[in-house]
Amino acid sequence: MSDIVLITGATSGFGRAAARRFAEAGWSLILTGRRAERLADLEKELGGKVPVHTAVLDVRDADAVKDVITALPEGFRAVKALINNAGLALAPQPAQKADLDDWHTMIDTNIKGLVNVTHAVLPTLIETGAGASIVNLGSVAGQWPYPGSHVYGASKAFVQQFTYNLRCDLQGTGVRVTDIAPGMAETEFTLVRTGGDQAASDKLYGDTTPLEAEDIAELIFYTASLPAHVNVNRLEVMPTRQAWSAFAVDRD
Ligand SMILES: NC(=O)C1=CN([C@@H]2O[C@H](COP(=O)(O)OP(=O)(O)OC[C@H]3O[C@@H](n4cnc5c(N)ncnc54)[C@H](OP(=O)(O)O)[C@@H]3O)[C@@H](O)[C@H]2O)C=CC1
Ligand SMILES: O=CCS(=O)(=O)O
Repeated sequence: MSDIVLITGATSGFGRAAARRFAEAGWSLILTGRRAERLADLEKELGGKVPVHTAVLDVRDADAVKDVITALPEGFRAVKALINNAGLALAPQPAQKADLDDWHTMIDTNIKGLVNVTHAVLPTLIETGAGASIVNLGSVAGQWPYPGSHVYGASKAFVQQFTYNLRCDLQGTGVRVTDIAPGMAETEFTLVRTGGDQAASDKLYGDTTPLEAEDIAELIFYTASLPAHVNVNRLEVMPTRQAWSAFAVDRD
């Protein structure tokens, strides 16, 4: 039987590229996201190569998460890798101008959603044992502050610490846990963050060479397919053309 991977947020960006990468390696796919049409397209694309199960799922809904995991069909139950990828940034403006609803949405998705899925899949991963993996999508924003990152960056700091803490508790179970923390990558991320401003997205990624979804998909796949005795704790990755900046100083 082939290995089984469950990917949240498989309808776009890293998640979709990861689905393609795991399919290339012959893994069975459980693909989730809120956009049913995108899931159907992906099932059509990859279903001829490997077994694919799709489920429309909003990770913020803990009951729905539990239901989807409980109802996994025969052949998709023994999950070996969980890719906690679903997430988003909103409110690119400074904290003092941000909408409280946007803050709540980021917390509900990036923190509570990731926790919901992890809690529901953990018993299965522990049953799978040696070689099982949880790969969490953090961000450089979880480590490095920048203007406009406020709750988004803080939610990704949670992802990093939750990853490390999970590692402590899962010692002896064989389940690996990794925080992959990408820098600037061209996906629908900025379109979502700016409320659909294609020009802003094009500007951010223009005249430079951002990471591509496939770059991160390769790292996700690499991490989850290493020998069972190897745990990558955290992988921070940036485009070569991105680096840190100087401290900001307020002057008279
Ligand atoms: N692009 C970047 O520069 C970086 C991104 N990241 C992180 O990587 C992850 C993937 O982002 P990326 O691929 O770039 O962005 P995309 O916007 O391209 O993809 C985000 C995915 O998350 C899903 N998603 C969002 N909200 C929910 C929800 N409530 N329930 C279920 N699925 C949801 C979306 O699916 P749908 O809308 O169909 O539900 C979509 O498939 C995120 O966690 C992001 O924070 C980290 C560092 C850098
Ligand atoms: O997480 C996304 C990368 S960034 O926009 O925070 O640099």
